[in-house]
Amino acid sequence: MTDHRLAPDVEETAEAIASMEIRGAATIAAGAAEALATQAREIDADSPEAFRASMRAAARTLRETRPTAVSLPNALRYVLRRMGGRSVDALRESVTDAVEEFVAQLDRAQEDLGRVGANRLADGDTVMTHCHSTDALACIEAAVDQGKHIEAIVKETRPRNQGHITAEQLREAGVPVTLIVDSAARRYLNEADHVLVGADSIAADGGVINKIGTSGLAVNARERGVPIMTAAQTIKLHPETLTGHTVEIETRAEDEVIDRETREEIGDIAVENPAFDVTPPRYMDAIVTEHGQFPPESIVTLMRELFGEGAAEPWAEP
Ligand SMILES: O=P(O)(O)OC[C@H]1O[C@H](OP(=O)(O)O)[C@H](O)[C@@H]1O
Repeated sequence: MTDHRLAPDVEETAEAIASMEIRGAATIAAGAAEALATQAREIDADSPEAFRASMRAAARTLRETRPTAVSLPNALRYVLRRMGGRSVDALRESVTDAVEEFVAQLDRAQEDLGRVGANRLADGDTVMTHCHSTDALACIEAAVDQGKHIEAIVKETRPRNQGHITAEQLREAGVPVTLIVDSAARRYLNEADHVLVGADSIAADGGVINKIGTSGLAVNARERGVPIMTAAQTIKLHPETLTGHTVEIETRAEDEVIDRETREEIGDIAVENPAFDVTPPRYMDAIVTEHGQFPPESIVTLMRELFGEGAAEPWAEP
């Protein structure tokens, strides 16, 4: 049912996030924040309370799309916490200002972490990637900007093959790319100097929640002695894990794994499609953020500093 308090753009953005037309933790955060700005601009509210209620409704719709990337609730929280004023106009302005500030901060954070990650890469290095992460790509692009020659081994990343997006963007950045199937990763680790991945959420114990397959890659990298780093701006730090909550792992549709026709030919089988896994901190060498690089075990200090006030849900019904 259509909620008449919602601007059409909010429902369209929510659908695009759920269907992964808008995807990747940072892009989801920016998309959700911008949808809140559209909501603020377009919604006709006859009182400050009606305006606030419509903003909360918009945030709830966006929140319900995908459960794992904490950048989404962190973005909604950032904007709603800064919503203030006595008139509808003042409230509207506070939201649009907060969104502008948030998106500018995201861009800056990615640029800053890119430089930190680039410092870990040396001229002539080969980097193995998993999935598609704009934070991870920022590190390679910054290394190229520093004049380093970097090559990439790109895992295709079943079932949605986001590795293809990584391959294309690295090519555009002038990086020679070799695409491999996921199961070839261990063999090609022999040729890699680094493994570089992104993150959808980082837990207080330093566990990295990223695209399914990251944890197996990390274990193999450790066994081969190849350092592995996660590039994650601090919007990916998961405040609820400070109080013992675990991160919900999204399960996606079975037809991402196998099409209906082939499945019917095979017969009665179960199919599972978890989108993410957790890499324990002992298998991760560094988490690279806009505040510098951290050993995973010490990320909790940064998390307390930045998100210590907890994980309130300002979008909840009063
Ligand atoms: O924020 P950036 O670094 O772009 O992406 C972070 C992570 O988001 C993606 O998830 P999905 O493709 O949305 O399921 C990948 O797991 C990627 O590592």
